[in-house]
Amino acid sequence: MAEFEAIDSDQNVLQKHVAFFDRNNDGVIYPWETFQGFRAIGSGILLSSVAAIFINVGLSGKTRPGKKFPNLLFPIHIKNINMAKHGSDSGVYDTNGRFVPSKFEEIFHKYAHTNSDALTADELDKFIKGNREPKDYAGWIGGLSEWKILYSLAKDKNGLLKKETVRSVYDGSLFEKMAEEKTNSSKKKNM
Ligand code: HEM
Ligand SMILES: [Ca+2]
Repeated sequence: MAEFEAIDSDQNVLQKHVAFFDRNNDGVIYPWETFQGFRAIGSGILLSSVAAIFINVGLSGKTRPGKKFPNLLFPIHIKNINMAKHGSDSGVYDTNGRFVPSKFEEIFHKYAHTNSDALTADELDKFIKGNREPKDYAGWIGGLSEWKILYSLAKDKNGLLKKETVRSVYDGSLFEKMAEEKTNSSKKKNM
């Protein structure tokens, strides 16, 4: 909880999305912190390692404006995280990393037909494809991995991705909740 309180309330929502992964709260996310964050929410070693490499190698440079040479420790600077945005996204984060409620509602208006407050696996696929801008291959991969990982980690027992789950990934509170649940379930196992 102390960790959460340390988050500046002026932080934009995209900064909150990633702050969970800044394990020591110094404003910079190193690959080993991304790895630890993925492990803390219950991901396996393989996904956590691949994600840490791709995310940090992919985003580090974009968050270090004006720096000519890559820092080989691949730090991600949270204050510039909005510069790591890619194309073919939902537009729920604006270019400054703020949350745009109308864009969030639009996802469910357009794609949630089976249930108004959740996406089925098929509806999620249509939504991901619907976001694609022509020839924006890097954006396609970015969007596909974000949404598929979210679905695999956070769908409910009926295979639905609930609206409230999607809402809580945007401000990162989903990660806090998953980490708490993981700690509680491993405590129970050891009792
Ligand atoms: C399990 C972990 C994670 C999941 C499930 C996840 C999921 C998502 C989702 C669903 C979006 C919204 C995309 C959209 O609106 O179309 C998003 C956006 C984003 N995420 Fe994550 N994320 C995770 C971890 C991370 C980490 C560790 C970082 C970087 C340190 C990161 C950086 C971003 C950025 C920069 C965006 C904005 C992309 C854009 O709007 O163009 N995410 N993520
Ligand atoms: Ca850190």
